[in-house]
Amino acid sequence: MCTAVNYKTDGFYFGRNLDLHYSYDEKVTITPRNFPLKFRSVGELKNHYAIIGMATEMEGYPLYYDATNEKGVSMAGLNFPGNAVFHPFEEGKDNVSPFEFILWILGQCQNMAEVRKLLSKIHLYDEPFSKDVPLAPLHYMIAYKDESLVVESVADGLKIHENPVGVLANNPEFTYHLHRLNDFMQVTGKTPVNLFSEKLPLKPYSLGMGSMGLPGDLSSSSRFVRAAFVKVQDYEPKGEEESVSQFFHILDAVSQPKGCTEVEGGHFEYTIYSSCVNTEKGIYYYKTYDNSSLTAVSLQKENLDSDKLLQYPLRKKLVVEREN
Ligand SMILES: C[C@H](CCC(=O)NCCS(=O)(=O)O)[C@H]1CC[C@H]2[C@@H]3CC[C@@H]4C[C@H](O)CC[C@]4(C)[C@H]3C[C@H](O)[C@]12C
Repeated sequence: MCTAVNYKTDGFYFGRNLDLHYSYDEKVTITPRNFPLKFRSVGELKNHYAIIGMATEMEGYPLYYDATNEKGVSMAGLNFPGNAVFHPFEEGKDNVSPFEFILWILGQCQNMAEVRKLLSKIHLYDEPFSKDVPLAPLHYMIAYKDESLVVESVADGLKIHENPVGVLANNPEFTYHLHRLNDFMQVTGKTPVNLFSEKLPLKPYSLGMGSMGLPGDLSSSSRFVRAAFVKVQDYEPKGEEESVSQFFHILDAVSQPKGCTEVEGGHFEYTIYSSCVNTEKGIYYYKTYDNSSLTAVSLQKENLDSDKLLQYPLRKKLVVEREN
């Protein structure tokens, strides 16, 4: 499972948890402007916006899980198994494979108006990367500043939803998650009052009781509600450090400790990495399951006119600052 978030403070931040029980050797990956991007059906972008994000490289091609371009447009793919349907090639549309989707949008769009324009012509078609790398059943969140969209290719076509919450999790469809928030409208970050009965002298006996009823489990629908709740509270971080810190706390509220989510074969799904991008500055911060120190990679510090892919292996080993 995964959770993605976009977050406005005095800056605009975007990131996600990647929850899985194995890894594809993903690395922080910079695709500079002149790295030729070849698409299966829509030609080639010889130059394009530079992109930073988490990707696995296969046959020289960056397969992004989540990324941000030099203009701040950001995108993440999250599992959507059983609901994601990619359709056969369709004449007259921009036929883009799901594995090309992030590159196609981030390579060309500098704001949400441009994203919407490209989306109106897009057909996510069923072209796998290769025999060994089949289609991944994903849905997507696309954000620019505080605007956010969810894109879901389902049995009856491509759905584009406005995302007023700025959160995405996994199954089921986005509209379900959005509607389900109504069930939690009584949950509050403030001190609760007794609405139960005037006849009973009920009172809060501990801090934090306003959030009673917030689902604490790791299911996709509960993670959506919990991330949304933590995100929309009244606290407003100021500056880069407070913003990045609070962003990771939102993701931590929905992260998966090993042992809690069993998958087949006695394995456990866990939060492999959590990321937070300052989308205006192009700084990709991340931490991994075992290394909770933050590592940062800056897009602007590289030669963005290069034509070579740049990869930073993840720092996965725990770093401890020892006092004595
Ligand atoms: C599995 C991950 C989602 C995490 C998640 O949500 N886990 C939940 C389980 S649950 O079902 O919700 O319980 C997703 C997110 C991004 C994906 C890669 C995207 C590029 C590339 C596309 C190719 O076509 C196939 C290989 C490829 C490397 C993909 C592998 C895998 O699919 C990745 C890592």
